Amino acid sequence: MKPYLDAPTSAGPGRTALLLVNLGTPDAPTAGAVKRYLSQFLHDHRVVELTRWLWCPLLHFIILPLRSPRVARNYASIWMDEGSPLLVHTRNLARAMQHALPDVSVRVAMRYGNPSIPDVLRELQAEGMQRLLVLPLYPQYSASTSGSVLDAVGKELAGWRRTPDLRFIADYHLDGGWLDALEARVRAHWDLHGRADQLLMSFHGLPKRYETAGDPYPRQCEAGARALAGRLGLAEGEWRLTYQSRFGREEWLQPYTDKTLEAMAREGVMTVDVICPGFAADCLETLEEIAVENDQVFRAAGGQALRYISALNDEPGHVAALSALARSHLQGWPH
Ligand SMILES: C=CC1=C(C)c2cc3[nH]c(cc4nc(cc5[nH]c(cc1n2)c(C)c5CCC(=O)O)C(CCC(=O)O)=C4C)c(C)c3C=C
Ligand SMILES: [Fe+2]
Ligand SMILES: [Fe+2]
Repeated sequence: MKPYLDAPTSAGPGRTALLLVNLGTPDAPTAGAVKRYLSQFLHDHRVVELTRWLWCPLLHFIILPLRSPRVARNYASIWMDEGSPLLVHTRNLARAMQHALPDVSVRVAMRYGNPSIPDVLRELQAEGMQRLLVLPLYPQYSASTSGSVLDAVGKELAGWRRTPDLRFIADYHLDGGWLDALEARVRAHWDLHGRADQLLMSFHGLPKRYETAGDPYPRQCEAGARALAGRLGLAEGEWRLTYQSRFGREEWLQPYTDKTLEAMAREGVMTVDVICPGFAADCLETLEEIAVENDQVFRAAGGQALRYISALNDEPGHVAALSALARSHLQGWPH
């Protein structure tokens, strides 16, 4: 009798999983699909910290009906043959990371929409996953993004009898490999197009009161932006940090990207390079809001050209950085 030969091995792909989680996106660039996606997104208490008595009537009767058709047109303008840019780029990144990490099952899930976190976790469970490393694709931690991913993973695992060993990467805002990749991205853009008058680093915004409540997000954006500017040899006055994608009427983190671009153009800045270091993959907020809308804002105020520097997406430097980051968090686990 050979009692141990058929015993399940605790190593090998399928036993250890790396789950890359991005924000999510509609299934199609239509008003209906956008409404479903926005409804799930904007019901998350981590995203909108308002009492539901106040928020739900506003959301259901005003925001979803009015916003969905308009936002669907914006999505249609950037939609790719394979689908929404956010999902396409995130999948390409995961595919490349799977090559770099052959002993781990690399999967993609979206916090809102599809492929959902519960669906992907259940597939991994069926494949015998024993160890799970979760990497939210947000370099800077915010309760509204990374925190919410942890909620969704925990909610699904709460229903499992046998939960996996679990690790979670809360942020990587000063990771050396990630900064190397960003620096190389900007330098490649400069080699191709020359340097603009200024470099603007635009991050997704948050309501100001989230910062007041203790969210470390803005401090992490500032630290990362300063580190990148230092690596690029930029002096004060040659670069700026701003926040984009305001939503609603309350105050968000300042300075605002659109207002800053207007002011810069009026002050005589003719050309600006814009990079969005908080976005691992290109999406509506970079391809449409920055590269199209804010380009119009800048030129309408007298600027000549806004040159958007695309996100790291599945660039080899990004793949190498995130694979090394994952590898460092996998240490001590058998694979
Ligand atoms: C309502 C509040 C919002 C908060 C808080 C918020 C934080 C936040 N979001 C991202 C990253 C992305 N957001 C994207 C789209 C998007 N964001 C909001 C609202 C909040 N975001 C909305 C309503 C939308 C949808 C588009 C719209 O209606 O204007 C995206 C792009 C998704 C895509 O499909 O391309 C990303 C990515 C971060 C990093 C963040 C906090 C730090
Ligand atoms: Fe509701
Ligand atoms: Fe957002």
